Amino acid sequence: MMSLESLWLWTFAISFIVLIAYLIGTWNHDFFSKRNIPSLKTVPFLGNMGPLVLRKASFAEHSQNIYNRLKGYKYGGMFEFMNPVLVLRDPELIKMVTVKDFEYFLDHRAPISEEAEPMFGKNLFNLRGHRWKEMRSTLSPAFTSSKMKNMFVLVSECGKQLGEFLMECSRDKNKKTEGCKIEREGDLLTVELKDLYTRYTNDVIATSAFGIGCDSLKNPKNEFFQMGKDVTNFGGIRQFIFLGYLFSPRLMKYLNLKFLSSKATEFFRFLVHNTMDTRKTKGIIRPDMIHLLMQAKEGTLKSEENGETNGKIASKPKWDDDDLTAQAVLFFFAGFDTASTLLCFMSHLLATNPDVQNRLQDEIDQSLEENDGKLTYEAIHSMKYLDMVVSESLRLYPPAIFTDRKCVKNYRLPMEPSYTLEPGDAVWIPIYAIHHDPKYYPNPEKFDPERFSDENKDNIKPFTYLPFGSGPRNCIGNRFALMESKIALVHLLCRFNLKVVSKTPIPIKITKKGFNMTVDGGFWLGLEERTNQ
Ligand code: HEM
Repeated sequence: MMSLESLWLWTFAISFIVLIAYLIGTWNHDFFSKRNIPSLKTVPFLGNMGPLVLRKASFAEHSQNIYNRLKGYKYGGMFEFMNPVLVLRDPELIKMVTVKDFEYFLDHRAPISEEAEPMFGKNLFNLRGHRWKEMRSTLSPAFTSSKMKNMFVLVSECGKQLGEFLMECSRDKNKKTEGCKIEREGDLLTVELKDLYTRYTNDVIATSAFGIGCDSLKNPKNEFFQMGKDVTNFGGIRQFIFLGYLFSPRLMKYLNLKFLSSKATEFFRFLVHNTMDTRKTKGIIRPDMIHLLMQAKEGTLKSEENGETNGKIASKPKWDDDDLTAQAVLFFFAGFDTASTLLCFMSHLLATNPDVQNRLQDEIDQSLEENDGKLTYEAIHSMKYLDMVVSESLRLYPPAIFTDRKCVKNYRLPMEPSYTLEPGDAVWIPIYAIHHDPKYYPNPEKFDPERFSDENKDNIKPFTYLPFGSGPRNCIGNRFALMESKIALVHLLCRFNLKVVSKTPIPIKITKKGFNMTVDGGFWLGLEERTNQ
């Protein structure tokens, strides 16, 4: 039996350890209170990340809770583990940080450094300061509307493949769809949309960014698709590795825990280098991003807008193959999951709002009729109701729940409570939460495309609609994302009605199992062949 003396000794030792752990776990949690900044109560070590780590809330709910708990303030403080982060709630303040005083907030936080993960650290999203400016101006000409127009043909081909594949599945009950999540419920074809659309966005990026054609619906196990799924999976262990990088990048580097698997990194590196070599030796020219990246490397990429060349050479040759591979992988990383997420939520919203779906189908039918059944770049961009539906879907379910900035030089907030941000300080822009604030969007949970009609859209307060971020560091691929999403939807809705089936998740519950905007069990919907065209 333990003596009284050793019992005391143990009690003292344990209390001492708990006290030290508490002090270490909260050593800077008074950061905001010392500066008179409103902030949230924290938990040692976890800061305000408890609900995410313990999977008690989805990332979207978590960000909304933080935003709502800071109600009444223009900005406030929270802790990502031990790191203080300033949450911006006020649209004017968001404008200052992302546009007006952008030079003070040039960078994203980018916890995964170039040394820890070169393919990640070298990409546009993670590049900092001068190198970011150079790369952004190098790549910008690749995303002008004239370049989008050239790429339209490639993307539209993928949309056609999608529509025709589903049509074959619907008509031929014996068609093999192994690997794809396609079933039947009565006369309806039932489809898990995340799987379906991810195959589509995979094929779009494969053809338009990497210059390779892979029909992932007919070849469901193709390597490109498997690798894409691998690099964009933010669930499971990846979620914890990412949280680990937020907690302590140094510790993660020391533990040598990689965010991307080396197999996937090597796959993409080989693919890009190989494609560039083949094109160079064989003189192949294709209207895709690899071609634009090669031009950027050679310094011959011209800045064009609306078909006119202004003759300016956008860059000098200063990037090596790895720099360019990192951008191609980023296009994949940034476009593969985000666009398929938008398509999933949008299709779900259309199936559960048949009046909106009917009106959209009418617009699509009319446009196709006027263009001899062909989908053109101009037609896609002239469909107003389609644009309203896409905009409202992006408001309700923005694939990027938040974005961030890092302060790069001292910046005094020009409002009360006055506070000077210092280099390295982080700010959060809670996109999802702002989109769901009834102050800006009355009845925010209602799906109402009319918010974006010509009559109403001017009522939207500037800097409260941010699906693609804001300012010079906004999403470079936004035109491309909108184009590919609209193309897929048109190809689907001109052939099918989207229907609720028994497996359709109603109401939608965003997953708590990872950072991706998705639902547990999948986005199941029924496809009914149209007869009224
Ligand atoms: C619906 C689809 C998409 C959504 C919702 C989306 C959203 C975003 C957001 C919120 C940001 C951060 C912007 C900011 O901090 O202000 C971003 C950055 C970025 N996105 Fe997208 N994105 C989408 C599709 C794409 C696609 C298809 C591509 C490329 C082909 C792409 C490439 C990028 C890149 C390269 C950046 C970093 C830009 C920089 O730091 O200069 N995105 N995106």
